[in-house]
Amino acid sequence: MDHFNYRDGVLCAEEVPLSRIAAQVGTPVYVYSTATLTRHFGLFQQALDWTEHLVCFAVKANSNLAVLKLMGDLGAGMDVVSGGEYARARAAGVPGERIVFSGVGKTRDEMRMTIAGGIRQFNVESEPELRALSEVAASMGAEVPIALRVNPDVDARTHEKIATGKSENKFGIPIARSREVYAEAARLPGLKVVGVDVHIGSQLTDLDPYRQAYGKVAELTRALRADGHEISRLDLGGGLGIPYRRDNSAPPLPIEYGQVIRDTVGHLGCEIEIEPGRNIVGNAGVLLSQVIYVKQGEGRDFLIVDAAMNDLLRPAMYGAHHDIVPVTEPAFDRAYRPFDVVGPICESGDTFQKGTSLPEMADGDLIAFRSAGAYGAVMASEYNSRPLVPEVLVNGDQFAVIRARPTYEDMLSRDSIPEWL
Ligand SMILES: Cc1ncc(COP(=O)(O)O)c(C=O)c1O
Ligand SMILES: N[C@@H](CCCC[NH3+])C(=O)O
Repeated sequence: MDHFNYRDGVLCAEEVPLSRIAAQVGTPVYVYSTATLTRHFGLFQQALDWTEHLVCFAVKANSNLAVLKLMGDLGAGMDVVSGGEYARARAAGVPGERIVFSGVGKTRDEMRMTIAGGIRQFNVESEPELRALSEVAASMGAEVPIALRVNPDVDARTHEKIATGKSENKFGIPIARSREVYAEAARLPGLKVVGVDVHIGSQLTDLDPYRQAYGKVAELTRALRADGHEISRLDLGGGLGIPYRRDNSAPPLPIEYGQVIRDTVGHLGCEIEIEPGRNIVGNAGVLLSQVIYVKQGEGRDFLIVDAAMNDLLRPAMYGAHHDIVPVTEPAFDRAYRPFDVVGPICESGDTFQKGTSLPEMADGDLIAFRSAGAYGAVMASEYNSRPLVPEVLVNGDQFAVIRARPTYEDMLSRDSIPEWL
């Protein structure tokens, strides 16, 4: 359930008509709902209320400072994968003790910065990273909590570009080799082994891969304890999928996911960390856009809109589907016909949907791409020198711009021409 519904014939975010946001902020623009974000975070809290836990919001899904502040104020921890994400989490007021650091390529600079600023745990993904972290921590006189991210070789049954738990993926330490690596970790200075980490992929619509992966983590935890390690935390990653189509069967709910966690690792008495991103913020956001032209092609009609692949990359990158709906509620008896919905960028790949059924549209009409709150704004670029898409947060009947649209002057001021040219 989200908070984007038609009221008096206009699509609203909570109580704010999207047409009002378009008039005041312009389009394209991302619009998020505070109520949906709050509700979705609460569902994960509830799913784990049977145990000590920390829900670490995956900052990569949406790193806007206001969104992070909202999450942090609700009690979320953060899962970060770069110095930049760490800086954002801290700027949003989240203490280091609630931040876990994941990712295959942490640099020494990032290690130094996060150790100095305070960190809950590093999720270490390789032996070279383990040794580098040991050197950095020891040189700072620190002892940093670590978990090893293990690769359980489980098929997450998701898009191949976002599956991370198979042996051919770059992520994690092969689970079969992990006991040796834990032994090395225990010997190295500057490190304190506290747990096991796993993350098998994103947009999972089936709980069975989780069951398999967490079963392997449970087995490993027992073996590690027998080896003498104190394993007190399990970081079980993120990845729970969302419905991208109104009409298809919905993926499992957080409460069902929480039950899988309880069934597989609940008996170990560990503190549980999870790292959901998409499931919290995906359906808490839409991309609001405006029709520039309705263009007649040969055998097909194009809806040329002012959002483009640089603003919402997922369709071009993964062939992903986002429901497209008119902001003005179509009359009951309105005829629908197929359109190819495309952006203004000079690539045929700048196509959001082919042959999508929409009511008759005219220049200036508003549309919304649903389920765009996760991996939307964060993956946006300025390709074709288009200003980075702005973001708005709605709360009840009020809204605020939480990222402004840069002016052309802002954009130009970042480049410089050397004096010898
Ligand atoms: C380590 C890690 N944690 C958490 C996530 C968040 O995943 P999702 O947004 O699918 O919940 C990801 C992305 O797949 C990730 O790589
Ligand atoms: N960017 C991807 C998700 C990546 C998950 C990151 N580990 C998407 O839009 O679906």
